[in-house]
Amino acid sequence: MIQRITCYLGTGTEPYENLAVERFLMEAVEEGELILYLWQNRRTVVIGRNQNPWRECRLTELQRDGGSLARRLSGGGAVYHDLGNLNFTFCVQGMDYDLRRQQSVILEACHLLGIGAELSGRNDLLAEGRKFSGNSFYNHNGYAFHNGTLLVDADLECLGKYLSPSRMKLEGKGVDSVRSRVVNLAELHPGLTVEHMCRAMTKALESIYQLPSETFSAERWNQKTLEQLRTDFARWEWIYGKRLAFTASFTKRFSWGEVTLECLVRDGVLLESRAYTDAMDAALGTILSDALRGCRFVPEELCGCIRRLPLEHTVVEELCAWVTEEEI
Ligand SMILES: Nc1ncnc2c1ncn2[C@@H]1O[C@H](COP(=O)(O)OC(=O)CCCC[C@@H]2CCSS2)[C@@H](O)[C@H]1O
Repeated sequence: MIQRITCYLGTGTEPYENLAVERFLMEAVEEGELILYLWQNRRTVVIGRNQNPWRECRLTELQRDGGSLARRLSGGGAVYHDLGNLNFTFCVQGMDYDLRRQQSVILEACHLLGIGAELSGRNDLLAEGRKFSGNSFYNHNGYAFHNGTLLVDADLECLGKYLSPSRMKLEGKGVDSVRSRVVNLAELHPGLTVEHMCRAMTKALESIYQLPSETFSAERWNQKTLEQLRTDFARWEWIYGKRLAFTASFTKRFSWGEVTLECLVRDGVLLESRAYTDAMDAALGTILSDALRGCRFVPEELCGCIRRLPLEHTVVEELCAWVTEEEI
């Protein structure tokens, strides 16, 4: 039974650091305690534990705009974060986990703001039939967390842009996101800010659990553990290289012929590639597929390999522009 509630308001907006803090708080929670962590990421797409980043996110667009990609521990789909989005995480020990009660905190916070909200059939929270909060869950070693987003005043144009399906044909295992119609709470409550939402969340928490909230004491942090966790979340192998294997294929017609590139990607690396072309230079297909094998499946590296090929300058540049534009 929860006898103590603790709030921690995040201070930074770096996604890997924030995920590290979430992971740290998960194991810092004591029996009978509930920690509510409220936090924000700057422009980031966060994919679920078992998702394929190339399938879920327009990586090139995101990177071009200075955004980050992060993979979280919990499952589920891909979501967009910016400073108009507020995240919450409820950390408890396994036996203190009560999803419905935790979600009622969100409903109560909305109620305090005069916004009618409801749970959807699949753990999303909706207002006027549109989603403003996606939730996900994780448990490990007797500890559990339930986290979620709250769209307060996020850039929905960016949300749509980064999470739109890729033009590449991708096949493979992994979890697909469930696309929904979304709404910012500020649209339903003009003038609403993230600060108001944080206050409403804390008030709602105290009211649902009938306990006063304490703040997370600085002595409980372990800087070394946090740094290690941050490093793990920021690792390329964790974000892109997660076991999942998939095949990708894309085709483009150039003035000098058509090229189809088929790739088998595992751990984020191009394991096998085949290129077909009807260009005059019949060897192009072989040269290209040989060059790309073993390369990481990201535009900069693919272009690096292509640039080393003994091909005409304009062909090289056109191929590079293609792999970049294909949202690899
Ligand atoms: N920020 C945000 N909030 C609510 N809904 C969103 C958001 N971004 C995208 N979406 C919509 O949800 C679907 C994906 O829904 P889907 O149900 O597939 O996935 C989720 O909801 C996962 C929620 C994860 C919450 C974590 C909390 C801390 S780190 S991330 C997407 O295609 C959009 O239509």
